Amino acid sequence: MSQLAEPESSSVTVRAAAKINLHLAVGPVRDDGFHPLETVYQAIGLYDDVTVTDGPQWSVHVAADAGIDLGSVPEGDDNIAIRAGRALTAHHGLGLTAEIEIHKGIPVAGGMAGGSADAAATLVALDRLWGLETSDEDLLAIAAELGSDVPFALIGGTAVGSGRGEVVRSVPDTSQLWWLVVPHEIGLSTPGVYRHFDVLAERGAVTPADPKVPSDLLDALEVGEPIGYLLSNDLEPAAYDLRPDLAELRARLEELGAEAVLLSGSGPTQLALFEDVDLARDAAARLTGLGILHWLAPAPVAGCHVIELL
Ligand SMILES: C[C@](O)(CO)[C@H](O)COP(=O)(O)OP(=O)(O)OC[C@H]1O[C@@H](n2ccc(N)nc2=O)[C@H](O)[C@@H]1O
Ligand SMILES: Nc1ncnc2c1ncn2[C@@H]1O[C@H](COP(=O)(O)OP(=O)(O)OP(=O)(O)O)[C@@H](O)[C@H]1O
Repeated sequence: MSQLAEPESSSVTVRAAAKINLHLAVGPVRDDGFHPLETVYQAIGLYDDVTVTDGPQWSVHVAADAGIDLGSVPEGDDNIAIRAGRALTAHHGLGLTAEIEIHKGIPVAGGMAGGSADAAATLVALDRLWGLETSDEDLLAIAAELGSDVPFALIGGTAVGSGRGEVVRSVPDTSQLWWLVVPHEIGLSTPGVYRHFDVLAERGAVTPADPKVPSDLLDALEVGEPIGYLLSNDLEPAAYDLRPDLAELRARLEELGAEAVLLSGSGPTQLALFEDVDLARDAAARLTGLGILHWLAPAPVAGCHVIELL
């Protein structure tokens, strides 16, 4: 039976970053419905904060920064943070429950793994609240069960993701990047984008191959050389085909002088890359002038970390 260490705090807050995919190579759909991936994740400076306290039953309350629509975020058992809490207690054979407060700074259904960030943050926060001392290996395994992007949300930084994205390995990254993050008020469903990828493959419009690790990109990240021309996302054709309305915004972003413009994961958030912070600020000011909502985020940044203990 698990031994609980003496709890140190009555409330723990953990911060978790958004992710983007610098490289997202997607292979043909597997028998289990998932797609084999080779991806390079990077954690960027947009954050959700998750606070946990003991409670008589599982509950979750969600609030958000200005500009983030909470429309599709459930406040009941379907919230991935509660699923994370239950998975952690089941792992330890415990009947504990908690109140979970989420403050979202990551757009919802934006292709930035906001739900995954909340799940990862909840695991780390509850582990600390209850002094469970779960091993890193076990936390990563529980995370992988919750979703393909959740293990990366734990570790942050820059990492290669394999399998269905859940097998992660940190890689050296000396780059100092600025991402102009441009959300869209209408979200995209991740399974829907993968399904459309399969439809395009059946039509011969995309030809999924065995996904490959991008060694040129990894080499450039290690030494901090420009990466704009090395970015790629195999989900772009499917997402833009589902959402032709995104093309106009993309065209605007391509006029900003960025090193590259990229769709974030399964979209619809779009990203403009800058290595010079002044150029990034000028571009952000131009978007402000056009009335286009955006955030400027540094990268890479850390994974889940405790920011408050009460
Ligand atoms: C698009 C990405 O964000 C890129 O990092 C991820 O691949 C999505 O990861 P996620 O949202 O954590 O995805 P999961 O919660 O594991 O799976 C949601 C659904 O996305 C599809 N899915 C996800 C991952 C993957 N490698 N192949 C898939 O086809 C499946 O339909 C799955 O049922
Ligand atoms: N804590 C949560 N935060 C956000 N969405 C949640 C949460 N819990 C459950 N959901 C559900 O998950 C869906 C996807 O949310 P999320 O914001 O993680 O999308 P995403 O960033 O596109 O995901 P990904 O990049 O991992 O594919 C939401 O539309 C919502 O219905």
